[in-house]
Amino acid sequence: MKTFEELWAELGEKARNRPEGSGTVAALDAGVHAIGKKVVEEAAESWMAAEFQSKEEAAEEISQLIYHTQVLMLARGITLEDVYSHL
Ligand SMILES: N=c1c2ncn([C@@H]3O[C@H](COP(=O)(O)OP(=O)(O)OP(=O)(O)O)[C@@H](O)[C@H]3O)c2ncn1[C@@H]1O[C@H](COP(=O)(O)O)[C@@H](O)[C@H]1O
Repeated sequence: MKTFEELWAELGEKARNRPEGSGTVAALDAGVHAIGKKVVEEAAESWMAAEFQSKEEAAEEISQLIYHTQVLMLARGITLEDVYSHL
């Protein structure tokens, strides 16, 4: 288990060091358009799971939405502070 901030730190490290086999590195190389499509896909799956599936399945879809949202932030150089300043 990891927190939002722990995942953010891990993904930032992957983006900097570009380890072999990292899905995050592959997603960043695919670019904002491809990452954006994953964000929309996971948002739709989160909605459907919340409406029609179990709480656990919904939580899993939401975790994937958070992951792809963080990758999108990294791809655009958006920091946690940039986002938090709007909350
Ligand atoms: N939390 C996640 C995470 N959530 C979702 N995903 C990605 O999102 C996909 C889920 O999307 P789908 O359910 O649509 O599955 P899919 O259709 O098979 O996926 P695609 O074929 O569309 O890629 C997974 O296959 C992963 O590629 C994640 N990929 C990585 N992480 C974590 O990110 C960290 C870094 O990962 P790497 O960069 O791969 O080392 C690790 O701690 C991982 O646990």
